[in-house]
Amino acid sequence: MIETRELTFRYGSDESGPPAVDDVSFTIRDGSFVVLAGPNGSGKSTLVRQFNGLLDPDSGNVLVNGQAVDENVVAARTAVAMTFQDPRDGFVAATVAADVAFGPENLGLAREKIDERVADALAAVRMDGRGDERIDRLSGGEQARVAIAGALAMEPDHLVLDEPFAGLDQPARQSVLSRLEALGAAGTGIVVVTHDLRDVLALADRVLVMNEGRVALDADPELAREELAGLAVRAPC
Ligand SMILES: Nc1ncnc2c1ncn2[C@@H]1O[C@H](COP(=O)(O)OP(=O)(O)OP(=O)(O)O)[C@@H](O)[C@H]1O
Repeated sequence: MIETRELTFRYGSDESGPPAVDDVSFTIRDGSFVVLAGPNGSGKSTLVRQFNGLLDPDSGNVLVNGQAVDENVVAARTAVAMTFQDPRDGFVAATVAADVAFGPENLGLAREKIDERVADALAAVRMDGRGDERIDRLSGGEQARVAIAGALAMEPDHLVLDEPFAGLDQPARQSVLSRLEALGAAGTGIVVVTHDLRDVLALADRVLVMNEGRVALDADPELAREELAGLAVRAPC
């Protein structure tokens, strides 16, 4: 479970402007599939980066599986795997397989288990057989797929993907969506930050829409179609 309590975050020390995240409280239950939408600059990335301690709130707090993130960042990062809008922000190794293996290696798993996870995660993003390739020679969409594979290989309690579909072609997008659907059904909590609600909304059981740092809508996607049509997101017809 991820709980945010009165979470407020401001970039820099200038208190004259509005905070990037402004008094946000909600709970994401285990196994729920949440789409987080909203216009540019509404605070989505800033919000999710506090789920595992990448950013520290100015006030309020985040609990992951009942524990405050600032009390145990390692536990939070093990429980919440995240990909970034710019996949290059998350790479730690030069080649595909080495990067995807990094998380499982840090979990102290046996080599055989790590190799299994890497192969499985690369297959899920249609990058199988490409483990030896250099990441800096991949296209943007391929890099995005490697970043997703790295998060999948962690087999976390919660998977948070920030704009995961940007740059993905249709087969890769479908492949990632089916893996997310399977993971959601198996109990992994999923948060997808996206402007593009095609396909993904059908999998979600909840949609949160941010506006100016606050949660402007928190609803069942089926019930929220009309409201979504009026917001700055690309909603399905
Ligand atoms: N590193 C930063 N330094 C200062 N201000 C920032 C920084 N990152 C984001 N902001 C500001 O914080 C606010 C929220 O940004 P954030 O990236 O969280 O929004 P977002 O909803 O994820 O936007 P997008 O849909 O464009 O990705 C914006 O006003 C943005 O300009």
